[in-house]
Amino acid sequence: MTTTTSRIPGLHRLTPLERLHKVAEIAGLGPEAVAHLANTGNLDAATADAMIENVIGTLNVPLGIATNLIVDGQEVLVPMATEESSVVAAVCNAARQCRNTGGFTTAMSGSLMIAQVQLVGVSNPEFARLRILEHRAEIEALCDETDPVLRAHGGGFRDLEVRVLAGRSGPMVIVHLVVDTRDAMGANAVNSMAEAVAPCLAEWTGGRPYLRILSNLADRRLARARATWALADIGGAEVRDGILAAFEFADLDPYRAATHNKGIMNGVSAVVLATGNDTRAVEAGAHAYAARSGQYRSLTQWEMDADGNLTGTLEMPLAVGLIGGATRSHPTARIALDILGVSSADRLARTIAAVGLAQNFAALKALATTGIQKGHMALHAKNIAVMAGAVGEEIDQVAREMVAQGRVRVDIAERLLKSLRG
Ligand SMILES: CC(C)(COP(=O)([O-])OP(=O)([O-])OC[C@H]1O[C@@H](n2cnc3c(N)ncnc32)[C@H](O)[C@@H]1OP(=O)([O-])[O-])[C@@H](O)C(=O)NCCC(=O)NCCSC(=O)C[C@@](C)(O)CC(=O)[O-]
Ligand SMILES: NC(=O)C1=CN([C@@H]2O[C@H](COP(=O)(O)OP(=O)(O)OC[C@H]3O[C@@H](n4cnc5c(N)ncnc54)[C@H](OP(=O)(O)O)[C@@H]3O)[C@@H](O)[C@H]2O)C=CC1
Repeated sequence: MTTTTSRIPGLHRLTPLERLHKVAEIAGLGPEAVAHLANTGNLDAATADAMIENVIGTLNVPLGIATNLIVDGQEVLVPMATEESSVVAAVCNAARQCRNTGGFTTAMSGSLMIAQVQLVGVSNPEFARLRILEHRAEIEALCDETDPVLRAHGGGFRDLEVRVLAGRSGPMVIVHLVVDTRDAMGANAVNSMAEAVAPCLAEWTGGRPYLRILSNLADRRLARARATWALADIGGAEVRDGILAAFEFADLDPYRAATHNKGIMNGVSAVVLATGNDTRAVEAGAHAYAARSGQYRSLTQWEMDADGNLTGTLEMPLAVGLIGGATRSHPTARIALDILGVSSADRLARTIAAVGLAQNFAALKALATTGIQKGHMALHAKNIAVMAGAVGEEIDQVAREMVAQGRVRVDIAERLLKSLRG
């Protein structure tokens, strides 16, 4: 397939189906591929077209359910959207092992987001800083006027901070509007406030406003989860010590911490996606928070309690909403929220933190004992069978045989498939 041109003027003005035919013609897609993309499944083309630009189809990602979770004394079923095998099983597995100790206890630091306004060309930045702080009441009024609905829901402006940064081409005055965005993730809400306030800041300081945008380092919106895994439930002291050593490794070494935190995000991002929230916003916040000391470190902490049990904690920014973004517009996201049974963004974020902690426990336990491949590859075997060309019942047969042989590879799957088909 060779694309003849990428310049398609007015593609955005066509319907999704018209666009699909146009793209198919240019990219050389056959009728099967066109029919595949034209079937948008449970997200109809018109809804998808209202969500993003130049829509030609949808991409289905499996939606799984994590079982066994108790969060703050409540039994919860957690929908997870992910393409990666063993992620859902890992959460089920970890949550099962801390049910005897009551599951997960969670908390939230608040629902505050920060909008930043960058001012350049201020000749006396320290003087400007104080002038801006003197205008706090006007700034508060301007922000709250911008979003009366948010205010009616108990949110709105909360605080004002002004920092002076030494830029290469001179000092920059950075204004932080701290806003309670309640049940919204809040990006659009705070961006509008930053844009509304910027002209006044320019007038008061003589500076020129450039960027007016939220910060994804949502460190005033931290979700916290903790749990205890009893020695008897996890397989003894050796397992605990292996997990503690794995944590220490991650906390000391950014090369390991990146993978360790990726494991946490396997769970976090899957629930964020399933509920129609912004995965990139949460991921950016998580990684920036992990690096806040100047070194990239583990988002979780693992310790041993006085009785020798394993305790784990996770603390990370979690800016998610029940309103806004795709949380209401995507029909599957709405059902995912119904399954979760959450009635506030705060509760959603707390549940996601519990999932992140569970995910980390499962990965560390596997890594510190049998190795990740045994469990992961056993569940990945079906993907490998499909890659080798298996269809229908062949998928299970080939996968089962590869797991039994302890060799989960495409070449083995191809060989098994060949002998199965005689
Ligand atoms: C894979 C398991 C769970 C097997 O674990 P196991 O102990 O062999 O499984 P089991 O058959 O004894 O079942 C134990 C429980 O696990 C769950 N479970 C078991 N199988 C399923 C399944 N098919 N579907 C749903 N749930 C499943 C289920 O809750 C089950 O209890 P039950 O419900 O039967 O009473 C375990 O080995 C595990 O937790 N591994 C960790 C897997 C993982 O972390 N995967 C993520 C992908 S790897 C990665 O990207 C991240 C990483 C690893 O790099 C991060 C890092 O380095 O830190
Ligand atoms: N860097 C980033 O992360 C960026 C992300 N985004 C995107 O922004 C979107 C999220 O923005 P967000 O502001 O949450 O979405 P919306 O603007 O869609 O929704 C928030 C609005 O909903 C209204 N609202 C109604 N009920 C409530 C309630 N109970 N609590 C809070 N607000 C309520 C409020 O007022 P009203 O009805 O008056 O609007 C509020 O401003 C995501 O799609 C994200 O991808 C955008 C830019 C940058």
